[in-house]
Amino acid sequence: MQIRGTVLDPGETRTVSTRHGERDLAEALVRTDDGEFSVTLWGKWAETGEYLQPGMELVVTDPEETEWQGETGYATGRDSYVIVEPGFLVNVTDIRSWVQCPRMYYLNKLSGVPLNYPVVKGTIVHEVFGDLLRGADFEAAVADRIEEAGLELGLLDRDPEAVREEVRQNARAIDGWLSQGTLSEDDSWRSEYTLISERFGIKGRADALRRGMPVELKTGKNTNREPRFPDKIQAACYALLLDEQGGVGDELEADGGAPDTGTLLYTKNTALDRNEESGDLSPAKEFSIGSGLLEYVVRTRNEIAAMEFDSSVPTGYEANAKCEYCFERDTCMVVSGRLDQESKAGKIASPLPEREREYFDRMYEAVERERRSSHREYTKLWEQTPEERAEDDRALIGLEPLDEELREDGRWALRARSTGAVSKIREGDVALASDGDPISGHAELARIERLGEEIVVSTDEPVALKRLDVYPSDMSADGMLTALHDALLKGDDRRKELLFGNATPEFGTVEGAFIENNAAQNEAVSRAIAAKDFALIHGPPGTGKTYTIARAIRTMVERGERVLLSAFTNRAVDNALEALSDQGFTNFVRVGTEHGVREDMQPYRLDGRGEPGTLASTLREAPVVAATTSSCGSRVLREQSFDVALVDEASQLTEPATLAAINRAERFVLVGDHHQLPPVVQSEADESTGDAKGADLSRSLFERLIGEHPDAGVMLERQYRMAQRIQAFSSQEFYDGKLRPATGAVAAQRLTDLEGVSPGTLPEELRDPVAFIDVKGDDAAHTDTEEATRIAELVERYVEAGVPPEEIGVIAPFRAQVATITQTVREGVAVDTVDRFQGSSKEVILVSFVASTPADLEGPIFDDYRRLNVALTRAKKSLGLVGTRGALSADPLYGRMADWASR
Ligand SMILES: Nc1ncnc2c1ncn2[C@@H]1O[C@H](COP(=O)(O)OP(=O)(O)OP(=O)(O)O)[C@@H](O)[C@H]1O
Repeated sequence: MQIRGTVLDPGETRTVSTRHGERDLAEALVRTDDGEFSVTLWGKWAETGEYLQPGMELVVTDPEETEWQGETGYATGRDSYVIVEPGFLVNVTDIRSWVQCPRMYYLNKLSGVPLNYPVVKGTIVHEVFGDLLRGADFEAAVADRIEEAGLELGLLDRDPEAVREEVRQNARAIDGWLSQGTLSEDDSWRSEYTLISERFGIKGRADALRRGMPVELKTGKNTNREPRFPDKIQAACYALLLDEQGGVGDELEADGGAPDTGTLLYTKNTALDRNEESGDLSPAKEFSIGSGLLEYVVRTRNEIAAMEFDSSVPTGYEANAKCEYCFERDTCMVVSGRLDQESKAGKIASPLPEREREYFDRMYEAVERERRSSHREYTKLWEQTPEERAEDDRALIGLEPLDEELREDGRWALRARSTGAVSKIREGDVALASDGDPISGHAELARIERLGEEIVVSTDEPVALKRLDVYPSDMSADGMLTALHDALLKGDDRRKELLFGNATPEFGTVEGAFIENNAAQNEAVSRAIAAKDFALIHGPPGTGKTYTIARAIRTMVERGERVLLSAFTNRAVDNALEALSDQGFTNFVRVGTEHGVREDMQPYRLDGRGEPGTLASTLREAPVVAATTSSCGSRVLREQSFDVALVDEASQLTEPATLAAINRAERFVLVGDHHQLPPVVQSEADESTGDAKGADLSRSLFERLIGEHPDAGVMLERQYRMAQRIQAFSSQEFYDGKLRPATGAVAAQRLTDLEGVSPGTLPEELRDPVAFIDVKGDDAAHTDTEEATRIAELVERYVEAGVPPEEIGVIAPFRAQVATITQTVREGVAVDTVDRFQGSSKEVILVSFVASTPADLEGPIFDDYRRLNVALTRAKKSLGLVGTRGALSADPLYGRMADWASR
C-alpha cells in the first residue's frame, strides 16, 4: 500500500516530544485521488519534508493511517520510504557524486566527462572486468580492450605498453578475486546490468551482480577495511533497485528483500607495494547494507529530485562538503564566479555580462525541461499497459522469439517474428528489448538492425525477444549542457558578442569564381570563405546545398584551413562526404559508430580501435573531419580544434546542439532552411508542461541569426529537383516566389522521361505533374482507409505505367495512417511521415491528408506549414494529393493548395 499525491502545502518541520523522546516531523497537505490528507513524515524523513514545494509529487510507501479530530491522515511507518517526484529518474552515479558534494554533481552535469587518462583507464578496466566475468582469457581480454581504446590513448600520448602493464595489474585484482575459493560452482554472475526503479525514481547500470548482490569496481586504491562512503552509497543504490526487481532470474535470496551485502573491488590495491603501504591491501571489500543506508540513499535521491524540480543550482552547503580538500575547488569557484552563483567554496572570476548569463539561465532551464520530458516519457514504460504503448507507437509487443546467436564481437544477435505492427522505433535506433516486461522482467538495451517480418537486434546479453520499447535517453540533454558550458564559460569573447551581444559579423574579400553556372551558389561559397565570423546559407529544397557545401570545403582546404563538417543526422554527413568525393576530394576522416555511418563511407571511418599513435595522427592531421553534431560533443572531438565548422541541417538543430559543433572552430558556416522542419523538442510538445517555454529550444540558431543578421546570409534560389509545376506552390507560399527551377530541363521534366514509362498508360488524372485526388474519406481520427485504398490503386497505376516501386513515396501526417497505408500498398514503396522524408526525394510522391471534415482541421494535419512545405517538395516529376477537398478548403493555406493542385 502506498499514498501518492500532489503536495498542496509543504507545512512546517518541527520537533515534538514523544514517548520515544524528541522527534522531528514534517506535516504536508497532499491531494490524492481520494481527497486531501495530512501526511506526517517522521524522524529522518522530516529532512525530505524540508525540500517539499507545492506541486511536487509525493509518495509514502507502507504508510500508517492516523486519525486526528475525526480526520483521517497518514504518517510514515517503520518500513516506509518517502519519495519526492518519483517520475524524475536520478542516475545512481549522480547520487554518488551528490554524496561527495552537491556542487560536484552540478559541475559534472555541466562539463561532461573529459578525455583524461584515469577515465580511459577506468573504462578499459571495466571492460576487462566484464570479459573476465564472461570467462575470457586474461591476456586476450587486456590486449583487446587496450586496442579498442587506441584512439583515446593515442590522443593522450600514452605508451600502450605502459598502459598494458597498468591494466594488467588492475585486472589481476579481478582475476585473483574471481578465482578465490569463496566462489563456488553455483555462484552466478551477470555483468553490466541495467536497472530502473519505478518506485524510487532511480536508474543505473550495475557493474556486476554476484548471486544477486551488487559488485562495483573502482580503479583506485583503498587501504582501509571499509569501502569509501560514496562507493557504498552506489552499491546500496543497486541493492535498492534489485529489491524492487524481485531479484534477477532465480538468483534472489529465498527470503526476498533487498540484497544485504555489497562488494567493492578496488583494483589498484593489488598494484600497491606491501613494503610501502600499510593497511588492508585486499582489493575486495564487502559491507552490509542495512535499512538505514537504503533510507539514506532515498533521502539523497529526494534532495536531487527536489532541486531539479525547479532547476535550482546547489551551493555545496546542502551537504557537509569540505572544499579545502577538493580537487575541483578551482573549477567550482570559477563557475560560481562566472555565473554569479552562491557557493560554499567561494567565487573567483568576474561574472558574465548580464545578457550572457540570462541566455545561459534560460537555455539551462529549457534543457532541464527537456530532460524532465524524457523522464516523463520513461515513466510511461510502467504507467501504460503494453497494449496502450503499442497503440501509442511506443512499443512493438507480442513478438515471437526465433533464435539467438553469439557473434564474434561478443554481442548477441536476437531474432524474432513481428506481428506486422509499426511504431516509432526505426532501424539503427537503440531500444529496450525485453522478455515482455521491461520493468520487472529482463530488459537489455538493443540496437535495431532489421525491422520487417523478421526483427533482428543486437544486445550485450541474450533476452527472450518478446517486446521492444522506445528508449528515451537524456543523453542529448547532457550534450546540450556541455555545449552551453563550453560556449559561455570557455568561449572567446568575440564569438559571444556575436552570438549574444550586438556585434555584427565581418567579411573579408575573396577573388575568383567557384561555381560558374549558379550565381547564388557561387556567392554562398564566396561568403563562406570570406566570413571572419560566420556565414549563413539558406537552401530551399533541392537547391544544391550539399553541392555548395562540398565546393566550399574544398576551397577552404586549398587555402590551408582545417574543417569540421557536421550535420544533425548521419545521413546528411554522409551525403556531404559523397558530394566531396564526387568532386574528387577524399582527404577526410569520418567519425561515427559502425552502425551510424553509411556503407560507402565506412572506408573513411576512424575506428577507435588500433595502434594509438597512428590513430591519433590520422585524426589530428585530417584536413576535414566529419561527424554528427552530437558526436562533436564527444570527449574525443571536444579535444580537437578547427579553423571552420560547417554545419548542415542547421535549421533542425537546437541552439545548444549547434554550439556543440561551432565551439570547436574559429569561424562557422550554417546551412539550412528555416521553412522546413524545425528542431524536435519534446518538452514543447508535452502539453502537460502547460507553458510555451520550449520555444527556447525549438528555434534554431540558424533561424535566429538569419533574423538578426540577414546580411550574413545567402539564399540559394535555383532548385535542381522538381518540375516547374510542382515547385510553384512552395515557391509562392514559402519563399516569396523566389524559388525557380535551375534549368529548362529541370522545369520541364515529366514521368515519361523515365526509361520504360509510357504516357498512354497513365490515367488522365495523373498526367499533369500535380494532381488533386478527391476522396470522401472516413470518420476515423488518425487513419483513413478510403484514402489508403485509393493510394494503393494509384500506386498500381504508376507501376503499370512503368514507374519502379522504389521511385514512389507516400507521405502521411500520422503514424497510424502510415501503418494503414503500408498494409495496403505493394512492397518496395516507401511510406512514412514527413520527418522521415526530409532530405530525400522520389520521382513520384503521394500525400495522404486524413481530413474528411472541416473539424479535422482544428488539430494540425502537418503540425505546421513547415511540414507541409517538406511534404510538397519531395516529388521530382509527379505529385498526387489525396484528400477531401471540402474539408481542406476550410483552411486558407490548404484551400489554396487544393486549388493549385486542381488547376
Ligand atoms: N551548380 C550545379 N550545377 C549542376 N548541378 C548541380 C548544381 N548544384 C546542384 N546540382 C545538382 O542538383 C542536385 C541536388 O543538389 P543537392 O543534393 O546538393 O541539393 P540539396 O539542396 O542538398 O538537396 P536537399 O534539399 O535534398 O538537401 C544534385 O544532383 C546536384 O548534383
